[in-house]
Amino acid sequence: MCLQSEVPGSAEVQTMRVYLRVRPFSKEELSDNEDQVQCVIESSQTVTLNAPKGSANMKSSEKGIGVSLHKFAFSQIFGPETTQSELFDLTVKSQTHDFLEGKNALIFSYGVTNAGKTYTIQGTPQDPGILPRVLDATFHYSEGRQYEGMDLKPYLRNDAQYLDPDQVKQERSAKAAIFASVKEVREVFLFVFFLVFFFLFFFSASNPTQADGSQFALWVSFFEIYNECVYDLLQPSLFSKSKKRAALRVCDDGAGNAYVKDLRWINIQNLREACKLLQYGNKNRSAAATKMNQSSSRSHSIFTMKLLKIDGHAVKWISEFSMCDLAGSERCNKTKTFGERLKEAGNINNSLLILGKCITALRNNQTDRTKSSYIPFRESKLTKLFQAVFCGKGKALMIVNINQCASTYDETLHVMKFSAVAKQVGLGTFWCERTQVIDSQALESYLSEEELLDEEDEADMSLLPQNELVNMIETLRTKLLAERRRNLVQEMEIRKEMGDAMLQQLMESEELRSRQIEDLKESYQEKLENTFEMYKDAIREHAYQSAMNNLEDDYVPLDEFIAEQEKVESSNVNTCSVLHSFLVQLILSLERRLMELSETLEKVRDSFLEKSADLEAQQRKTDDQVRPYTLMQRFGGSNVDLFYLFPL
Ligand SMILES: Nc1ncnc2c1ncn2[C@@H]1O[C@H](COP(=O)(O)OP(=O)(O)OP(=O)(O)O)[C@@H](O)[C@H]1O
Repeated sequence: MCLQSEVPGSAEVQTMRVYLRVRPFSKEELSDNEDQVQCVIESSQTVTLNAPKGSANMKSSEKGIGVSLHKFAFSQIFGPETTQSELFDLTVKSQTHDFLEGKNALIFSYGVTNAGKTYTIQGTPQDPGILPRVLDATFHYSEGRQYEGMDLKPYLRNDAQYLDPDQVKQERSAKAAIFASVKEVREVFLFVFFLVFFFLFFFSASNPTQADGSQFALWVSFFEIYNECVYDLLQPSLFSKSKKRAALRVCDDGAGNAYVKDLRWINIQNLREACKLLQYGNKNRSAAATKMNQSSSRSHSIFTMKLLKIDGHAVKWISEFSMCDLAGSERCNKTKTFGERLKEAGNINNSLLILGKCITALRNNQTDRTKSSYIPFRESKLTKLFQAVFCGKGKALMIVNINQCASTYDETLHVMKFSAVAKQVGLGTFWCERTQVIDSQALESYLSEEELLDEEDEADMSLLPQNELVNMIETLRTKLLAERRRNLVQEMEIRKEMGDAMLQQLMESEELRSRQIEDLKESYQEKLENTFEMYKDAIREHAYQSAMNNLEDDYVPLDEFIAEQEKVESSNVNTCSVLHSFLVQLILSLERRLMELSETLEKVRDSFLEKSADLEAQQRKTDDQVRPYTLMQRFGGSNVDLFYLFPL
């Protein structure tokens, strides 16, 4: 059996804290004899998982692909026996202090469905989770110093705004309307009572006495991201069956911070109010779930607290604490999802995938400083909203929840691998430096393109006064015109370049054709001359042969000639006439031969002239074809005619 270790190297820089919580088996699971994953907590920081029979991981390891035993390291591991208060003390307590001191914090609970994410974040009335504990710590901290005016409210992502008396009235009635619809649960009082005692004993020692007379105002929001749409869970509209939920937009505040536009922020004064809001939001969530036939784990729910430190009537700082209960990470093939469910699963997996990509890119950029890979924060609403925290404007912490059910082992393994990467992501301000470099350089083109295409990415225009809007429109108009002009010039340049290239190509092919014709002409001429010479030689040879034949025919041996001579002498009178007639015949036969040769030569010359005329005609035709381009080139400048001839 092989062992694969996901434990990172020992060189421990301050990395993101990632905790593991293993939930106990439920009564039902125990009575059903649910198959268990062999999950061995070796130490407070390492755990090994052994793939159960039948899991995809075991099947592939049996085929020799991958391993069946995996070892993982976490900042700390909490076994099934861990209580809610132990978990809070050892994980989130220090971040709560930071929050109360003006720093931002973000907590993710991550895991497969039914692994205990909601239990960890919210808990039950009898056994509250980390969220009510953070709220209680906050109220305990601000006890006796609460700002009750309700006229200072969070605005955009990091600002606050003053409300006039009418707006304050509206705030109060909106809050009253929400509370009126929530039935008081008796257990809420029980756990408030319990928590107050808990913090009196355990938290008071760390509560620094504020002698500066500052006051605190706590505002909360509760929303969910479902199918990449943001829905406010504190909107009363959900209880009306006829109304469709309105999706909210994620906007940019102008300083590069994303925020949810028109999200409700409710000012709360005590833990009881906070619990009522949580109850209201959960009811809204489940109401929407029933309406859409979905289960709660199909969306990411985000509860955010904003603490305003107020000095007199001025806001000194605002800190933010977000608790994000991520949707179950199971994949669609496992859960046999179709249609809407498939789209839903796709969106969930996509946003988790992008979260994973961001975390991996952050880790890679930090481990190799020469690299600056693109971090895709803007590709999902979830990462877009928490980009600032990942960039160093706060601390992120992750609680990974797993159950020990064999049926979800493969997904659990996936979750564990993801968290192993998350654990290697460094914390601190240098994140911000790195990411800003990446944002301004690698993302520059991407952003401008995206901003033009994605309506939701636009800055919130309604925030600007009218004259600023007019100025902005003017600027945009000028930019648009400049952009159009640039595009036109670019288009002309491209056209010109293409025209020149085509002309060049034509000229080259024309030159090649003329060269070929010239070569052909030369070769014809050479052939003709050769043929002519050949004929001439043949004629000469023939004339010589004919002459020789005639001579042979007329040849008389010497003794015969002498005898003949003697005879001739005797008949002297006839000799001259014989010789004369012989010569005449010879001349006649030579003349005939010459005539024949002249005729042949005449024919050869005609054929040569004919071929030359053909060649010249061909040359003229080619010249005619080339002339327009040559003329155009000679006149230079515009290629307009060419465009008509060769449209792009
Ligand atoms: N540590 C724990 N101790 C006791 N019970 C637990 C623990 N963790 C979870 N449970 C119980 O297990 C069940 C599933 O938990 P929970 O609803 O929190 O899972 P989840 O991961 O949020 O699921 P989903 O993604 O489907 O919303 C609940 O009944 C919860 O009370």
